[in-house]
Amino acid sequence: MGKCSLAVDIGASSGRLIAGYMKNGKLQLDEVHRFENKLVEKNNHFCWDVEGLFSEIKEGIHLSLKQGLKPESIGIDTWAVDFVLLDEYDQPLTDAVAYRDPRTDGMMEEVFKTISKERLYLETGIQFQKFNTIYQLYSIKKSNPEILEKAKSFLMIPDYFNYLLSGKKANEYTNATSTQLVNAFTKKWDEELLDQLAINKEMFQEIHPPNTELGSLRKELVAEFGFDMKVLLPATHDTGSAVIAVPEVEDTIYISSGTWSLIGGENTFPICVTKALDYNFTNEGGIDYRFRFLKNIMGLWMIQEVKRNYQDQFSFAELVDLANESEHYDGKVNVDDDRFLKPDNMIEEIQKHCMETNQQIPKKPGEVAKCVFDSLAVSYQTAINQIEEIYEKKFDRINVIGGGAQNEMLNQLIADTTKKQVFAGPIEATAIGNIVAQLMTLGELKDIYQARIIIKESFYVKKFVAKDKMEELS
Ligand SMILES: Nc1ncnc2c1ncn2[C@@H]1O[C@H](COP(=O)(O)OP(=O)(O)O)[C@@H](O)[C@H]1O
Ligand SMILES: C[C@H](O)[C@H](O)[C@@H](O)C(=O)COP(=O)(O)O
Ligand SMILES: [Mg+2]
Repeated sequence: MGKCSLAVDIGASSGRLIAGYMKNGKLQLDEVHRFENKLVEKNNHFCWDVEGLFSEIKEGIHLSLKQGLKPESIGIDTWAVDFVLLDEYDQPLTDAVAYRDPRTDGMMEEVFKTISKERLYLETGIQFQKFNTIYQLYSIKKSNPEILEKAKSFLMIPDYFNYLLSGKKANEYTNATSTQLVNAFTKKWDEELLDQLAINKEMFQEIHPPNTELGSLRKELVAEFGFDMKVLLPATHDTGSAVIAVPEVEDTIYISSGTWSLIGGENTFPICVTKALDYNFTNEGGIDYRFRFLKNIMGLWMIQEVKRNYQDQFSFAELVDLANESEHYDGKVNVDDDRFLKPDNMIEEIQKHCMETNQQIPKKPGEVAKCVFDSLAVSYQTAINQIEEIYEKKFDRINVIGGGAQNEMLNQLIADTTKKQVFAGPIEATAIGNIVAQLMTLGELKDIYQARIIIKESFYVKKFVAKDKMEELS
């Protein structure tokens, strides 16, 4: 058994601690802890319970020891864009407000009064999502300027957890790019943008790339756990870690399928051409300064909310079964309409959209679920057409990674809609990408190329082909 690394992967709907190590030439995973993540309402904002999440991280470290594991290192990845501001005493100045909070409504348009959309895109290469960090900071500047004046440290969510673990402050590159404040070419904070927006530059920390050793545990945590660990920086943007786990990325379009569906490719250069801007694609930072050329699609957030609206009486698997039994229903919605970003009631919002577009209104749970899955497949097809237009290349393979890879109906829908080969898995791609980056830093793995070979050999993926192609083959 090789050196063991502990990945902390916290997405918008769930978190998990997974230990990983090399054994008999393959990557072995041991799930140590899993917990729910969800939005909480605090001080009239939608927020993340970062205190609760940090307690879950500590619980997971205790459990890893109880399972006889003694990890050499720990690495944290989470969702993007959100942050905490600390004052001169290193105390939080704000709650960890979530990207779905309406505080950024209208802020993008406000920023465009100072910096044009085209300029922002040409320098950062980042997609225009109303909740990007730049707009969150601008909303604070507008509503509570004194907070930005007092702020001494800007830490994104994984940076903040790293600070709580190690006492060290840094901004990690892949996640920093999601702020739309990092220059795609210098890979540094774009000080000209910050000056133009009059956002104080001093609070930003030095940007470090993945595969960096940040430090070790605070001494009080060593005393609590009974052992020390290196605190390493994987790709702390969860999607950055997930994409590392796409074994044959050159010829593949990936769909990182979780709360969001992140669909795209991987390049060694940013694509900031007008067509990429028009189609709203992003160039988020990847490992080895690669670029994740992708776009956000509303994703399985919609079925998460449908599940919640039905008071969790159905599991995700049961909603898929009910959708499979609703072949008669074929209504579809535009999943990327902002109306689905945070509706009061997702089912009612879907029903309203169908009524407005003169479609049969989904009434039964299976019809609502099928509407979500059919609509996601249509949105994936649109994005794939755009990707192939920009790349001037056809892709034959789609790799669905993340929890959504368990949705076999959606995997089949993707194959039927796109007529491409769909490979589903690994489910825990994000944690795998996190772990292999740590093992590279520890010297267990040589580089991303070796890591991807090992991932391909270590994890089963299930293949889906279009039904009409299966009939041809049979
Ligand atoms: N057994 C299952 N069958 C179908 N879909 C599933 C199953 N388990 C999980 N999922 C899907 O996976 C999603 C969660 O994926 P995950 O990658 O864990 O999300 P995140 O990292 O955003 O929290 C759920 O919203 C659900 O739609
Ligand atoms: C708000 C961001 O676009 C979002 O975090 C996305 O980048 C992402 O990483 C989503 O990950 P999930 O695991 O929460 O789907
Ligand atoms: Mg995730």
